[in-house]
Amino acid sequence: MQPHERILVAIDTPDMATARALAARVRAHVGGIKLGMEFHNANGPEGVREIAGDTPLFLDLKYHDIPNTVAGAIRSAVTTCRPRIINIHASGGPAMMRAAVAANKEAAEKIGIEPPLMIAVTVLTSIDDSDLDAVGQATPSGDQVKRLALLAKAAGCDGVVCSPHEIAALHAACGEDFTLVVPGIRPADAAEDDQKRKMTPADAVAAGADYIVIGRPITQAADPAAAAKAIAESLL
Ligand SMILES: O=c1ccn([C@@H]2O[C@H](COP(=O)(O)O)[C@@H](O)[C@H]2O)c(=O)[nH]1
Repeated sequence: MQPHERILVAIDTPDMATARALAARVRAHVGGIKLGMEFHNANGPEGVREIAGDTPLFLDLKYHDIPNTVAGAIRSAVTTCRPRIINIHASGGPAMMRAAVAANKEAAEKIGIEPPLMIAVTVLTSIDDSDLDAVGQATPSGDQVKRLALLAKAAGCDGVVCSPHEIAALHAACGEDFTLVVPGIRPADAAEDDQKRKMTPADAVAAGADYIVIGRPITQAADPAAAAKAIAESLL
């Protein structure tokens, strides 16, 4: 994989024209486009398909509900959006994750595409140990991430979303083939925003991230194409 192919740019906007312009500027410097709730809820699957075009799509809707509902959501999303990567919350539990994995394969087979990678979100990168304490979840965050990642692997998921700080431990616990999708990425001079467990792009890739997810440091830059290119070059 070329270094820039590890970059998934998060285009978080409700505005179709803004997303169109950003995608056109940065497409050549990244490996994929990530569209989430903000864009999907405003523009639907048709908008998602238009912005992704031929670029690999990470559909980041983070489903978390009862197994039957999540299975239905996955079937609809795979059929209408045709993502390369799709995700759920690992904290939805083993039965929910197994239902999502089965629905993903079934929907992909029905329309004749390769099943999207099924990725489970462990502990959000905006959360630290004090936040986990507040909601009654186990700390330290690294232990909770590992626990959820092992559950996700056992349920048949292809990988997890984790912070850059857990990469080494998860590759050791879940194997090198278990895909690690890593947000919480900030170039050294970038604002932290709401990311608490973070690292630079180069350090995260050196640590073993399969994909790094980067939004605002690219999309809010004065020149998004130059920002994406500089990040890609920092990975060489
Ligand atoms: O734990 C998580 C899971 C998902 N995200 C998403 O990644 C991007 C990050 O955007 P930045 O602007 O680079 O902060 C965003 O779309 C989140 O929904 C995450 O940050 N952490």
